[in-house]
Amino acid sequence: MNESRESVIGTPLDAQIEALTEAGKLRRLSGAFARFVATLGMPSNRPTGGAEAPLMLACLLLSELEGRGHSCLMLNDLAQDPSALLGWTPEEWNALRDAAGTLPRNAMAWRAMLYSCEQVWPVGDLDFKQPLVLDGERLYLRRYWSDETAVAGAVRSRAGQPLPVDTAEARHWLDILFDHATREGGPDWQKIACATALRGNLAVITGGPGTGKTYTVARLLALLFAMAGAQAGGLRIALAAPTGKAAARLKQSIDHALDTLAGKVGAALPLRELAGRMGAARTLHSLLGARPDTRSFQHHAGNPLDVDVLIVDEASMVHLEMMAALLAALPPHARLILLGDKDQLASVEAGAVLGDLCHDAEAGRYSAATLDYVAAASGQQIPAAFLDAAGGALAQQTVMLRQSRRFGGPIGALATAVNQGDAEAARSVLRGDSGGQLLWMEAAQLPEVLKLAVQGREGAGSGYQQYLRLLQAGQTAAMEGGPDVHEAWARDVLKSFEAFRLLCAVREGEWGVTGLNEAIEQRLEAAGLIRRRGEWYVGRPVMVTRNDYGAGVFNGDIGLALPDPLRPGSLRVYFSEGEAVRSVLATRLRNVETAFAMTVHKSQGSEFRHTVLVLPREGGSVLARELIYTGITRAREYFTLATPSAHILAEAIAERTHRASGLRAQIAG
Ligand SMILES: Nc1ncnc2c1ncn2[C@@H]1O[C@H](COP(=O)(O)OP(=O)(O)OP(=O)(O)O)[C@@H](O)[C@H]1O
Repeated sequence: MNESRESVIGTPLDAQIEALTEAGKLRRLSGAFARFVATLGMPSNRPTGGAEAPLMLACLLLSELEGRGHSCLMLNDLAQDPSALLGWTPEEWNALRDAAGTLPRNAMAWRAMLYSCEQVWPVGDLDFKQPLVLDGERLYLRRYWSDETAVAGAVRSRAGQPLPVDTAEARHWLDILFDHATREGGPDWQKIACATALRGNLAVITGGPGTGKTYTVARLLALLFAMAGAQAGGLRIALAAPTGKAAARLKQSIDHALDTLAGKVGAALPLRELAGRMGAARTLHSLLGARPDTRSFQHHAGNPLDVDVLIVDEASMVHLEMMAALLAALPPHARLILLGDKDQLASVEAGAVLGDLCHDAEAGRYSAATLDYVAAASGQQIPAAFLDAAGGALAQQTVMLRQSRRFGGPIGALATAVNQGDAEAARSVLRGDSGGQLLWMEAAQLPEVLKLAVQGREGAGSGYQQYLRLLQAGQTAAMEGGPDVHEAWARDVLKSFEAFRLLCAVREGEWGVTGLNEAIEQRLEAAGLIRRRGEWYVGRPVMVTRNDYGAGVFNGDIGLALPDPLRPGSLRVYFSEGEAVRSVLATRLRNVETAFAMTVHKSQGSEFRHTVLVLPREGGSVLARELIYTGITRAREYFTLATPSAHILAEAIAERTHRASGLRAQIAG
């Protein structure tokens, strides 16, 4: 241990960090990182500040916030009270702050102090590859600053260079593709989205569930084919999404929509043939060519993707680092179209890229030039309320779809109330539905929730027993009937499993993923629906928790363990891929967990006929509006909310997830 390292060990701050780590309030990694950086000797052109304790505190918070999805630390938060960001009590923060001794009094003083530290690179100064970056009022880990700067630069240059468009031709095709006879009130935002996307190499299309994001992008593809004329056959289109399931859904929806459109455009455009040349949709990892055990990809700026148009669905799940890699690998001429719901939970990893990109989506903030262009290319008049002369370049390339086609009724009304932060309206929707689509178990008891998990509820399907009964009924015939029969059975069982899901806000505790999975397994075993013999058993649903390139499975994939038809006695895990299934030997899967209950985070990109959202007894920092909204919007036909105490719903709706990020500031330049 060197001298400077010894200087921080055993100090009051060090002891307080240790105490908070022991209490589960801090990651061990954060303390280690803070000690390491505070005592790191760096060549620098600035004098050493001798400010180990404040620097250690800043590093500690930076690392801790990174683990909670923030890409930077705002000096204002550091100077005031960051306890809410950390999910701590003010007392916990005060104890840590007091242990650090005298601290800079405000953000400006923090900035001056950090500027004097040799471990920090103030942007614009001589760069010695210091681990921390100070950019205005934001402190970053270098990696996140680089990613954010790269994403901002790419977004700025893509959005800032409008492409020439033959507006008369665009109008001709858009009128064919959107031949809606009558529309009630307001402009057709779907048509507007296609027109704006045509004008640039970046388009962001956001909207809640069922607002027609896929419907719109299929028309946009047809438009791009049509406008490419004789070159349409050579247009290289790639479809991608963060998870395999979302990718398969995107492909299915686009194929279906293009097939319908082919009839509409007729002989004027060989749409079926053109669509047939598009490849399968892929996960972003596979598109970029992820390599085991490294963060780098096969495709990057030096070896770009071979595409002209890239469509990325479920973009809210794309984290900052992935977005940076994606933009780096995309050739400058290629069009990037991002689809997603800006109000959903942000990615598990750091960053809130879609949310940041869509900051102006609701307000529009279109320029007069955009209004003129849209009118010429689509015949649609954007109302003056969406006009803003100060709107940036990105706003001109962003469209929010505002009308849901599929997601009406009580579930849609509930999602809207939650999204608007209106707890009273949410409560009255939940209590008022007489059609059975919604059920609120306001003071839920655990046995009731377990009963619901096993048996479902009247009119809304019969819970997990449904797929297990199907499994049991067909197992003998499937094992004896040959590969085709077995595959059809596996597909049916998977489909049945996908109809129902229990989602939790938290992982730990009896109302969390771990507790509920164990309790549900016990119930199912008692009911004779599963027979556990160790970890693996017939019918076990599992979720992959780490990418495994060798086995071809990715984080978030969900499969079911079923008997291997070729090796009786051993189990394979079956995953559905669109209409097909593929399987992996169960014992090959190292990183999986049981998936009767899963977190709302992991459910993004999936929908279930009946979704049950289980909230814990106490709030905490994860319980926020975005989580509740994401949980509700996973439900296709039935939604059940189980709360051990009714007040938790209003508390969660009142809370907003906030992620510190400098992306918007960097895009604005
Ligand atoms: N303008 C429209 N006219 C008729 N039907 C439409 C229109 N827009 C969307 N739909 C239909 O509404 C349904 C939902 O559309 P779509 O799947 O494209 O929405 P989405 O926003 O992609 O949904 P999700 O959030 O689930 O991915 C589909 O059945 C689609 O065909």
